[in-house]
Amino acid sequence: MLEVSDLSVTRGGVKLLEGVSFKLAAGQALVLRGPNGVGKTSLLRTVAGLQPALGGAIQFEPDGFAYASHADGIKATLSVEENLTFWAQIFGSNGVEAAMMAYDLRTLRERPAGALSAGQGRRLGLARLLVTGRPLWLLDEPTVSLDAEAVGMFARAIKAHLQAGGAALLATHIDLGLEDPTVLELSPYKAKTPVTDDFDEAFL
Ligand SMILES: Nc1ncnc2c1ncn2[C@@H]1O[C@H](COP(=O)(O)OP(=O)(O)OP(=O)(O)O)[C@@H](O)[C@H]1O
Repeated sequence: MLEVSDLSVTRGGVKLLEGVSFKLAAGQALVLRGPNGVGKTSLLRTVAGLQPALGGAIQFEPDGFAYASHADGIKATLSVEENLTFWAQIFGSNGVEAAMMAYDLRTLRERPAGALSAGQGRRLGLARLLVTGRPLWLLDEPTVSLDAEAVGMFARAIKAHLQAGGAALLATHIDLGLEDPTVLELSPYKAKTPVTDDFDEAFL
């Protein structure tokens, strides 16, 4: 579903990672690990096409992925239900009710997204993934702001996604109880010769 070969990742003109290679098959989760600042977010952004790679190759089905980070693609003035309906229409899928149920959002359906708490907003962002119908999820710290119950909701959602033949590449510091996730520790891929140009400045 995803193949990354010899990838070099930069941020702010500094080469962070080099020689990163991995494959991700249907039904598989790959967890990116490493200390703060090693480049987990930058790697995810590069795979998602939000910033260019300095080198290497990324192969996957075009339009096959959905990306979720801190800015979740949620419109503050639209209600919870309107946001999900909007994305369901964009992706040509349905399942708005099921997505709200999965993240316990039905009692909040009419609330403007801008009036949600941080954790509620994060639940809405994760519910958005369910209505995309996309097989590959790219997730940057998906459990930030979630309480224990909501972490459980996310864990159930990602397990169901994998069981249905989806895949997930995620940066997370917590154990989601996934069966046999592959863990990729990024520290060994730290770039030895950081470049200091403004290569990706326009994409920050
Ligand atoms: N907009 C930016 N401009 C320049 N440098 C940046 C920018 N955003 C992040 N960086 C730097 O790039 C490096 C990698 O950051 P990144 O967010 O990818 O790390 P991370 O592994 O996800 O960290 P964390 O575990 O703290 O989330 C860090 O040194 C960071 O300071």
